[in-house]
Amino acid sequence: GGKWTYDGPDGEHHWSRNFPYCGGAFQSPINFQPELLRFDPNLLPIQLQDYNLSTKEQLTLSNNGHSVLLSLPSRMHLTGLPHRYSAAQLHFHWGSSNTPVGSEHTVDGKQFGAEMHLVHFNSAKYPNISTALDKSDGLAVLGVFIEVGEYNPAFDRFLKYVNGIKYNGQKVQVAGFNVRELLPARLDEYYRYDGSLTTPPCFPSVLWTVFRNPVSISLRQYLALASALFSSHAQEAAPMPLLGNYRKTQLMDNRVVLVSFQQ
Ligand SMILES: NS(=O)(=O)c1c(F)c(F)c(S(=O)(=O)CCO)c(N[C@H]2CCc3ccccc32)c1F
Ligand SMILES: [Zn+2]
Repeated sequence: GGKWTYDGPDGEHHWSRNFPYCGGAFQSPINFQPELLRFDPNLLPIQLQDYNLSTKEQLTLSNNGHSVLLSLPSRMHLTGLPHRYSAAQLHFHWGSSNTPVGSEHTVDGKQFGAEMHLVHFNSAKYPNISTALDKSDGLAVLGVFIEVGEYNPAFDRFLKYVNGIKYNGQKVQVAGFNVRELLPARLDEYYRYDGSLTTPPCFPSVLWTVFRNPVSISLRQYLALASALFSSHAQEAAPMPLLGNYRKTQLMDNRVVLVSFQQ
């Protein structure tokens, strides 16, 4: 599809020109408004299968001009959801070096420093993510709020390599690690709703699970994301910093947000 950015003439208010679903219903991200949350006792703790990757495993860390992506083997999967969902990749959304707020989802209007997404596809029904991408039961994304605060050694398993992927199209290999360490302790406390990809093509194909509790990274780690990366290619004359890669919150369209916690 066409090129898109987070601001300027190809920014989010123009996405629907080339990507019609971006102007449609059931879009993500959203604001979690306390008065619209409904406790659902049937929401089970999320179970992570095969998330503890061997150091012999090689993962690809890449810059695709929109985010920093880490490829994940499809052997990693989730249970405790309506179907089995296999991992595809994780990526991040962040703000800028002098405005360290860049999460996509917000809680009662509060935006967090950044947000990590672990993208999975319904492997019980679809052979790969490309076929699952535009199906209403195709994807499940885990969202993790990130706060700037205490240093987090788990994030340095890959953040220390971002200098090798400064520009769009660059990739490096990183050793496998226990991806569980990137997530908050409580996998039983989360927000749950039906939404979409937050980037073009914005397919309304995502079962969203956003964990209630944030994880923390240090300011130095945050700046590795928010001041070292470019959306432009290495050979381009004018380097474009990769900043503020988060979509604004979208209309609720009569959706209810379920929560697995009561307080
Ligand atoms: N916030 S989000 O979870 O909705 C989300 C993104 F925000 C995002 F940037 C990407 S992307 O691949 O980096 C670029 C545009 O697709 C994807 N990538 C998904 C969509 C397309 C695709 C194809 C293969 C593997 C993953 C993805 C994504 F699911
Ligand atoms: Zn995302």
